Amino acid sequence: MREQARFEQDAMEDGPLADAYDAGVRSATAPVDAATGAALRFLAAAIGARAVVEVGTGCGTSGIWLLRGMATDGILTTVDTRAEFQEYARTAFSRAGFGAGRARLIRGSALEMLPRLTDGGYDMVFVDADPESAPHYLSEARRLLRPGGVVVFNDATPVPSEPDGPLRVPDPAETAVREVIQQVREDESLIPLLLPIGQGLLAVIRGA
Ligand SMILES: C[S@@+](CC[C@H](N)C(=O)[O-])C[C@H]1O[C@@H](n2cnc3c(N)ncnc32)[C@H](O)[C@@H]1O
Repeated sequence: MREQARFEQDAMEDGPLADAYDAGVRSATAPVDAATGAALRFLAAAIGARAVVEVGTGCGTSGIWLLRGMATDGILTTVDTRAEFQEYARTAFSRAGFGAGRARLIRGSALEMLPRLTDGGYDMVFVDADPESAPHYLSEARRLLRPGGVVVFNDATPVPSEPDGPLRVPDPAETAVREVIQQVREDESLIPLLLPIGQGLLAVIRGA
């Protein structure tokens, strides 16, 4: 097992964050791990994010990390289909010290809700839901982000095919992730970075 950075260990003992993480595990919503969370916090802070969209609120783990990196008056807009998870996340944000005005929780399918958000109005988009729809989320993110904004996909490493293994039909999530990677490669205005964190964290800057 790899060494855990001290700040990642701290995160696991951090009351509100640890509680949100535990609730995420209990509800099987696959909360982001501490390394992924630290990367999200870092990216949000590095670009001075004031407006962030999250696809997949879960029980609020990634939201807390994002809010901790964002500007102190920044607003997290977070979308999830499940009211019960969002209710937990709302409480978790409050327990983590973020007032009600810092998070806008939108319930519904991201494919229906993202088109209602303002063009170019966001600094960062974090995608952590519904992997089959990843290509749609990439095009929505390109519309939502200001120039220089960053879209981040969680679980962005497609399963490698075994060279001598049996022929395997890729599942829809894997196909979708490959399509996102292909689209990013083909567009020179996008600047990608694939971080080997968790199941791969793909960060892409929307160029000017
Ligand atoms: C991996 S979990 C998110 C975990 C969360 N980011 C965290 O760190 O705690 C994925 C979430 O996406 C939600 N979801 C799945 N499909 C969705 C869709 N089409 N639109 C919005 N949310 C969706 C699920 O209800 C679930 O809460």
